[in-house]
Amino acid sequence: MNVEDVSFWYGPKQALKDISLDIYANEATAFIGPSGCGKTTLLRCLNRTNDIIEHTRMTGRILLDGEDIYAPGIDPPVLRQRFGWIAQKPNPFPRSITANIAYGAEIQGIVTNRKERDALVEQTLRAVGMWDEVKDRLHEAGTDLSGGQQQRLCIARAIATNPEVLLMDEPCSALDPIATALFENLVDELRDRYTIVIVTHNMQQAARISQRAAFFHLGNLVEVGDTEQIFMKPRTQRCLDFVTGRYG
Ligand SMILES: Nc1ncnc2c1ncn2[C@@H]1O[C@H](COP(=O)(O)OP(=O)(O)OP(=O)(O)O)[C@@H](O)[C@H]1O
Repeated sequence: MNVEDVSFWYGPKQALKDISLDIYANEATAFIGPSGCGKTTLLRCLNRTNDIIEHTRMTGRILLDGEDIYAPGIDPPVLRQRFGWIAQKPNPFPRSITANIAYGAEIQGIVTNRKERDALVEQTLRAVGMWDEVKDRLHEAGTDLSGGQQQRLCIARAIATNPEVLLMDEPCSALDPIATALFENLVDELRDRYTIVIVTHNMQQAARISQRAAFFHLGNLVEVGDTEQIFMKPRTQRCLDFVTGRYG
């Protein structure tokens, strides 16, 4: 994806200022920076979920595979099908594990019968490393799983509809360290098949999980580069102070 000169306003308040950055396929890109710097706002611009918020305005362009996703003629609900969204808190539906995974795929006509559905459920649960854990309880409610399992189920649900990009907004903030480690391993595996963008407050996680990192401050993109460079040799004092924990 290419973000070109993007500015964004909530009413009169400018939340993003002239942001340009490239997001590459088969990599995880981390958005980092102090609270309120605009990370989630930019994440929501990438799949046009900010469109739903009233009194907002965006300028600039965002391209997906070279196509301007804000061009006239783009249908936002159809566009959003090209993205998976993993929220801060796991949010499975209060329905069975199977229904959680199959719902979107059924609506989109990706699966049309029970056999296809069951195959998709198995394939996506294997992809998120959960098949053996839950294969005997697929009829149980997704909401009865542990927090870490729920978050991996949400990834299974997201990838069941064949998205190109996975957008993750602080996906581990409600998980314990073991569930977080499992989740991070999964992100690393998924990188082969998807473009991943992850907002995280956890600097160790950003360093472990991402290949590229973008540091924001007060709506500005201060630095973007290889994660190793951002963490080991940041070009700006502000980024150095942030990644070394001098301010949060
Ligand atoms: N729906 C909204 N209406 C008005 N202002 C908003 C809205 N959402 C975010 N903002 C403001 O826009 C700015 C950027 O917020 P955003 O949530 O993108 O930051 P963030 O870096 O993701 O923060 P955090 O790390 O705390 O989640 C903040 O000043 C915030 O108060």
